[in-house]
Amino acid sequence: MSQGVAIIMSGPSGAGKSTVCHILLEQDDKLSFSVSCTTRQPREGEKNCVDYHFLSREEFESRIAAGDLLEYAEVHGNYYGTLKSAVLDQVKQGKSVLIDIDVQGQRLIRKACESDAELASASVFVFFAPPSYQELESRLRGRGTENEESLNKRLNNAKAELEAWTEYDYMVVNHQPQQAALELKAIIDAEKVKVSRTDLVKGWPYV
Ligand SMILES: Nc1ncnc2c1ncn2[C@@H]1O[C@H](COP(=O)(O)OP(=O)(O)OP(=O)(O)O)[C@@H](O)[C@H]1O
Ligand SMILES: Nc1nc2c(ncn2[C@@H]2O[C@H](COP(=O)(O)O)[C@@H](O)[C@H]2O)c(=O)[nH]1
Repeated sequence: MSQGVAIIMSGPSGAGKSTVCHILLEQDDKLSFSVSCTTRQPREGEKNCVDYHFLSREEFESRIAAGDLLEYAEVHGNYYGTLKSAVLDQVKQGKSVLIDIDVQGQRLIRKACESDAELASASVFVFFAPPSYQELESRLRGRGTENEESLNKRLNNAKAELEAWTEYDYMVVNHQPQQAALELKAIIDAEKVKVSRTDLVKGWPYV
């Protein structure tokens, strides 16, 4: 069985990561989504254990203490963290998993890769960018989830996040969600057939 790919995606809030993940998840039932833990309040329509595991600060801290998290960070004033089980189990079973995390979380996964060869060989880092800063602001306002204070916090944090793009293996500029989904799919498909991840067919090289 070939190894799965862990697609670590970051980009500023409002770039369209969740939108594009949803498009791909609907198209490919072999792809899974790493449901993160967060102390943020659920938004209207968000479901516990589907969009996030919504936890109190105490619950989140006991997850940290139990060693359940692959990485965690304080993002826009709340804790967010990736469950080891959401990533490592999937990859071991040959499945690919989309991991939507911020730039700090991406750096922590890179660090974890230094001492985890399996994670390192599964990981692909994709930066997600909006076409412009103005468009980012307009998308974030248009989403209608933020008050003026949290919107400004996210837009301010976006400046540092946008500068981190050179740390990634790939860059997707989200002009249009379907096109961005196609680009992300092309990255995943190419990564799946990398020689380092491909099982040899029986009898290879036949001669
Ligand atoms: N290419 C696009 N053109 C116009 N609007 C878009 C595009 N992609 C996403 N959007 C819209 O922009 C808003 C932000 O998108 P989304 O919530 O997917 O961003 P995100 O990067 O996941 O944000 P966060 O990091 O806060 O979770 C949503 O209202 C979404 O419908
Ligand atoms: N370091 C981590 N960052 C995460 C994780 N899950 C989500 N995120 C990032 O948080 C922001 C804000 O998300 P929102 O849902 O409140 O809009 C976003 O940029 C995500 O990428 C995580 O597990 N670890």
